[in-house]
Formats: sequence, structure tokens, C-alpha cells
Amino acid sequence: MDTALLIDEVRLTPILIADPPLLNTQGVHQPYTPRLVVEVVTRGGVSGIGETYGDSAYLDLARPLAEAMPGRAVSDVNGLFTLADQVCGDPRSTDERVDAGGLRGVRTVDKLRLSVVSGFEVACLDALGKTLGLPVHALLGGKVRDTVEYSAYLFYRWAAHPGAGERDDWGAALDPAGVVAQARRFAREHGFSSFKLKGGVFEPGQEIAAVEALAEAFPGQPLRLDPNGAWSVETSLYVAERLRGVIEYLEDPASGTGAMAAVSAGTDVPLATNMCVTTLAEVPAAFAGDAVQVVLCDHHYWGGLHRTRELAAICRTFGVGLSMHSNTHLGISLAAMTHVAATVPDLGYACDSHYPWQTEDVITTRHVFRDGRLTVSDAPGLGVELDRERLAALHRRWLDDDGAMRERDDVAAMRVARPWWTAPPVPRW
Ligand SMILES: O=C([O-])[C@@H](O)[C@@H](O)[C@H](O)[C@@H](O)C(=O)[O-]
Ligand SMILES: [Mg+2]
Repeated sequence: MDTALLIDEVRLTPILIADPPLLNTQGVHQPYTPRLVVEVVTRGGVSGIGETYGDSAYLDLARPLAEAMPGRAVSDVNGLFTLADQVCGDPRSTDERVDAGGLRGVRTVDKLRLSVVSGFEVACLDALGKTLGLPVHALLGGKVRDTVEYSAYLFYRWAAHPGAGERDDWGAALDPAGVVAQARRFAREHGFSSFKLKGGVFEPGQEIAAVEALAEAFPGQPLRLDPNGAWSVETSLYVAERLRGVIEYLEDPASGTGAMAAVSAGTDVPLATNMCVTTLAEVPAAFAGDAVQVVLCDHHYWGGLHRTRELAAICRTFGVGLSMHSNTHLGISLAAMTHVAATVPDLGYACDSHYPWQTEDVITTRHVFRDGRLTVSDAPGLGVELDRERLAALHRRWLDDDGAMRERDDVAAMRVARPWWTAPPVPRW
């Protein structure tokens, strides 16, 4: 073993990043949202970076893992899972609640742990690639495309947060005209040609009207609608019928595998998910029941880039399509998403990314979409550099926070504007 590959130190930096007032079925994004930056430093003096969720449940698991890493090789990414099982709590204890935000499926201890491991795996791959002079995609077997296509992620939104928070110049988008204006700006500034609207905010008729307005503004271009499981089976079938021939896929119209399977049985509109298939345990029932036709992978909660490729192979085996989910994230994760997406042969859909909404970053040079695509970097590692000054500033914000922003809570954020707000029932419509 080359001792240059051994880990000397692991640095964990929780940060708070600005987030616009984007609406979803639970509520609204907080002015600031937590992320965790993971940095591994090797004996060879190379530093590798990764990024994952930063809420305290993730930090609690990341700390013991960081302490256990020194002395291990950055090339031993498979060993990370065993190590995490040993040091990050009891692997048998599970908590099958829907995640705190109600937007990303079940929240089990295993899934939390995998989300943490993903940040460490990416950091190790970055360090390994930099040491060997190879891009991360080469460590995953090599890219099969030179660019990765992303879709515009449209949100109903307010012009500004009701209390504190950064301001941007997007203005409000609360009706079909606002959604189309937002889409036009995404197309103009980033070249996106496929569009996803985050739904579950207004009653379904209004969201159907928004998608129809998009179809009129962008004829023939792929459109998606994602209410995060807010609709009943009946409502889902109604929306599917109305948008048949207009929509590329409906994403998580209903909540849970059973409801999704019932919707799927009643329509030929493809269904996608980042909610009912987010762990291996959920795959058999969902695939056997034909509940979904497209799985949205997310290297964070599937446990990193290698595990994402394993998921891709499972989907391929069962003839289920693959696309990519996104939550609020920075440029480190976007680099990781692009590397793994470049290696998956049958990625048949443009990937999601929140990135254009993020005005702050911790890398020195922001990613730039051209024609809605990112060029796959051939530079060693991820191909991005940490901006230490920015990282320190965003960490300072996390330190200064009284705890209110350290956990993502879209319901609480909505209460600032509407004190009576509670998490809506499922199904909501
Ligand atoms: O950021 C949001 O509001 C999204 O709703 C996000 O939390 C979801 O996880 C995600 O983007 C999705 O596709 O469901
Ligand atoms: Mg979704």
C-alpha cells in the first residue's frame, strides 16, 4: 500500500447556505439550509472534498466516522460501509418514518448512514483521483459521454423570504405566467430544454394549467410535474389523464409503493420516484408491482457514486429507467453527480439539479451550464477546488445561528408567514 494514500486527517465543516423561498407541499425553503463539507487529507498532502446533508442527524453520524478514518486508505471506499456500520450506531435499528421534510421518502438509520458515507466516499475518490492524476469518472470505470444534460428545476416561489434572508431578482412565481417566465429565464441563462415543476403547492387544476402553459411555450420539450406524493390515487389518475401526451413523466404523484402501483395500473403515463424507491429494501416490491418506470438516483442517499452505479445496474436488469434527483446542494455535489452520470450507460433523462438556485458556493469556480449541459471534467479528482474563505464564512454563519436554521424544516419556515400552518395531510388532494 502506497502510504501517500493513507488518510492523515478528516475535517468536517457544517455550513449554512442561502436558499430562496421555494415552495413545496410541506411549506417553503428556509432562508438558509445546512450542508456538510467533508475533507480528507492524505499523508501525501492531497486533500479530497465531498458534500452531504448537514442537519444534526447527519452530523452525529459523520463525527464518529471522521474520527475512525485516519490511517485508512482513500482507495478503500468499499471498506467505508463496514466502518460506518461499526462506528455510526446500531445498523439494525430502523425508524421507518417519512423523512423530516416529507419529501425524500423513508428515513431509516441505514439511509442516514449511507447519506453520510456518500460525502466521505466522494472525498476519498477526489483525493484518490488527485493522487493518481485521474478524474473521478475514470475511477468509476470511465465516462461514456462527454456532457451530462440537466433539466430546469422550476418552483412556485415568493419574491422574498418573510423575515431575514438574502434577496434575489427572480421575483414571485405563483401562477402559470410566473412559471413560464421562470422557465424562459432558465432556458435563456442556462440553455435548459427540459423542465420539471415542483408541484403539490396549489390544487391540482392550477398545476395542470401551469404545465399546459409550459407545453404551449416550449412545444415538444420534455416536461415533468412532481407533487411529492401529495395526491390521492384518484387525483393522480385525473392529472395523468389531463397531461397525457404532454408530460414526460409524473414524479411521485401519490405517496408509497401501493398507491404508486395503483396509479401505474391505471395510466400509461410513466411514473418516476425519489420517494418510494430510495433504499434497496424498497426495490423488490416496487419493481414487482410495476409501481415506477423511472427511478431518480441520488448518490447522497444511495451511499455514493459506486452504489449509484449498482442501482443503475439493478434498474437496467428490470427494464426500469434511470434519472437523477436533486436536493439543495453545492458545486462539490454537482461535480460528483456529473461524474457518476457520465459513467451510466443508459441514463435516459435529463438530471435534476437545484444548483441554479444556489447563489453561494464553496468552490472557486462555479459550474456553468451550456445548452443545459455540464461538460464532464477530465481534471484529476472531481475537478473542483475548495474556496476556503467562502467555506469559513458559511461556517461562521452556521456557528452564529441559534439553531433555527441548522435543521431543514420547510413547515416551520412556512409558519413565519402563516402561523397556523401545519404539515399537510397525505394525500393533500
Ligand atoms: O427542495 C425541494 O423543495 C424539493 O421538494 C426536494 O426537497 C425534493 O427532495 C426533491 O427535489 C424532489 O424531487 O422530490
Ligand atoms: Mg421528486
